[in-house]
Amino acid sequence: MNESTAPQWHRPGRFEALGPAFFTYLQPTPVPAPHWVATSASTSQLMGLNPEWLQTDEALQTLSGNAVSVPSPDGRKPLASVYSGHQFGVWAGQLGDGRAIMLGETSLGFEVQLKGAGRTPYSRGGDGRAVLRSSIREFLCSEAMAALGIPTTRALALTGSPLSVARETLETAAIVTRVAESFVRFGHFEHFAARDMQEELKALADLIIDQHYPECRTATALQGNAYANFLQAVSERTARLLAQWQAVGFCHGVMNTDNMSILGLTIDYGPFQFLDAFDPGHVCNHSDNQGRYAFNRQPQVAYWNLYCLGQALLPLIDSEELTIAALDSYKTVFPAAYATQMLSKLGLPEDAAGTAPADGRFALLVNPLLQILADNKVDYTIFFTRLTEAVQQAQEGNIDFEPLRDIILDRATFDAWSLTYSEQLAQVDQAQAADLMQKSNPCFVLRNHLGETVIRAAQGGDFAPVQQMLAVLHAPYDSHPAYADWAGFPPDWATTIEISCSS
Ligand SMILES: Nc1ncnc2c1ncn2[C@@H]1O[C@H](COP(=O)(O)OP(=O)(O)OP(=O)(O)O)[C@@H](O)[C@H]1O
Ligand SMILES: [Mg+2]
Repeated sequence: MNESTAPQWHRPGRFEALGPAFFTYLQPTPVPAPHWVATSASTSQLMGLNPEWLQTDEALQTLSGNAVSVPSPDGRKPLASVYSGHQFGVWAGQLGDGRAIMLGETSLGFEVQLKGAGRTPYSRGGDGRAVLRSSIREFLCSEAMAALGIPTTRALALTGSPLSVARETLETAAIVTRVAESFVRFGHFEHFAARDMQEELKALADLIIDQHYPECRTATALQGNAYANFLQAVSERTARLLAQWQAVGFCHGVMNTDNMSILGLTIDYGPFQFLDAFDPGHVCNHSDNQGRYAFNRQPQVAYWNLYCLGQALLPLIDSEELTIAALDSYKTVFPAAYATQMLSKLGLPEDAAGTAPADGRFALLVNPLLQILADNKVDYTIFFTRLTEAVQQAQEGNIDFEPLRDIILDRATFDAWSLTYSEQLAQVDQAQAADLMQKSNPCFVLRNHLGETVIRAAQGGDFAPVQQMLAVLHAPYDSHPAYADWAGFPPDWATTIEISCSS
C-alpha cells in the first residue's frame, strides 16, 4: 500500500493556526493489540479517502492512536483543545478535550478526532479512555443520524483494544474516529469570554465566520453587524437541528453548552435515546435527576444554551439589543421547522399559503396526535411507519387504519383523529403524500435495545453485527426484510437497560 492512499493532512490546520492559547499539542497514548470493530465506507467516501486505506495496518495503527512520533511522519501534529461550559445549568469552568485528540485537518477540510485516545491536559480526573460499549453507540448513532439527514459529527472507524478500563465494572477500551468540518462548541467561545480574552474570542469568531458563515460578513440585517448575524445563523441552525431531533424522537441527554456544536451538528453521543413508546417527558440520562434534559424540554434548553453563546459573543457584537434580536430568530425558526417536519411525517407538504406554524393543520392534527400517542404509550417510530404503509396502500383515498388501531387503546379518540386526518390528506396529491411520508418516517432508528444487542455480541468478540447494523442504519427508510426484527417493538427487557453515564 503506498502512502498516497492515507489521508492527506493540511498543516497547519485552520483551528491549529489559531495558536497555542486554543490547544495543547500532544500524541495519543498507544493501546495494546488494537483491532478493528467497524468502519464506515460512507464517511470514508465523504472524506475522499481511498477505501482501501481502511483495510491497512497503517490505518488501524493511526486510528487507534498508535502511530506516534512528534511530528508524525505524515505531517500530523495532534492536539487537544480547551473549552469551558455550563453543565446542567451551572458554570463548570474549564473543561476541554479530556479524551478526544485531533489528529489534524485533511486537505479537504475535515477535522479528524480520536475519542478515547488517552489523557490530555484537560482530562481532570478522567482516564482519557472510552469503553467499547459507549463507543459502539457513538459510532452507530453518528452514522444513523447522518443517514436520517440530521446534521452530526460523523464516524469513520471504531477500533478496540483488550486494554482494561474501569467503569462500574472492568470493560475494554475503544476509540472512535470522528470527523467534522469543525469540532468547535459553544463552550470554546464561553471559555475565552469568561477569561476576558478578547483577542482570542475575536480570532475564534472570525475563523468560524470566514470558514463556515461567510455570508454574515456582508449581511445587511441586524445593522450589518457580522457577529450578530453569526449568532443569528447559529441560532437558526440550532433551531433546525432541534426540530429534527424532536420529529425523529431523539433525546440527547447531555445538552450542556460544551456539547453544543457551533455548526449546529449533533455532537457527543452519551446517554442518548430514541423514544420507544412516546413519552414527552422522557429523561434518558439517569444522572439528570431534575429532568433538565427531558425530551420535551430540549428545544427550550437549546435556547438557553444559545443565550450563553450570546453572552459570550456580546463583547464582539457590542450591543445587547442586537444580541437579543439575533437570538430571537430561534423563536420563529424552531416552531416553523418543527411544524414542517411533523406535517411531512403525516404526508402534508408545506402549504403555499403560509409557513407551517401558521398552518392550521399543525394545531388540528399534530398536537392531538401527540396527545394520543402519549396517553396510549404508542411506539413513536412504529406508529409513523404503519401510517406510512396505510397511506401507501390506500385505495381511492380509503385508508385502512386497522393496523394503527391495533396499537392504540383509546380507539374512539383515535378514530376521530383519523377522520380529520383523512379529510386533510384528501386535499393533497396522494402519491406525493405517500412519497413524502416514505422519506420522513424511518423504519430503523438506533433504539437502546438494538445498540445493546450488538454491544453484547461485540463484548463476546463478534463484531459482525455492528457492521450489519451500520448497513441497515445507513438506509433507515428502506424496509430491509432480513432485519425486520430490528424494526419491531422493543422486547420486554428493553425497559431494564440502563445506559450508564460512565462512558
Ligand atoms: N474518561 C474521561 N477521561 C478524561 N476526560 C473525560 C472523560 N470523560 C469525560 N471527560 C471530559 O469531561 C467533560 C465532559 O464530558 P462529556 O461526557 O460531555 O464529553 P465526552 O463524552 O468525553 O466527549 P465529547 O463531548 O467530546 O463527545 C469533557 O471535558 C470531557 O473531555
Ligand atoms: Mg462532551
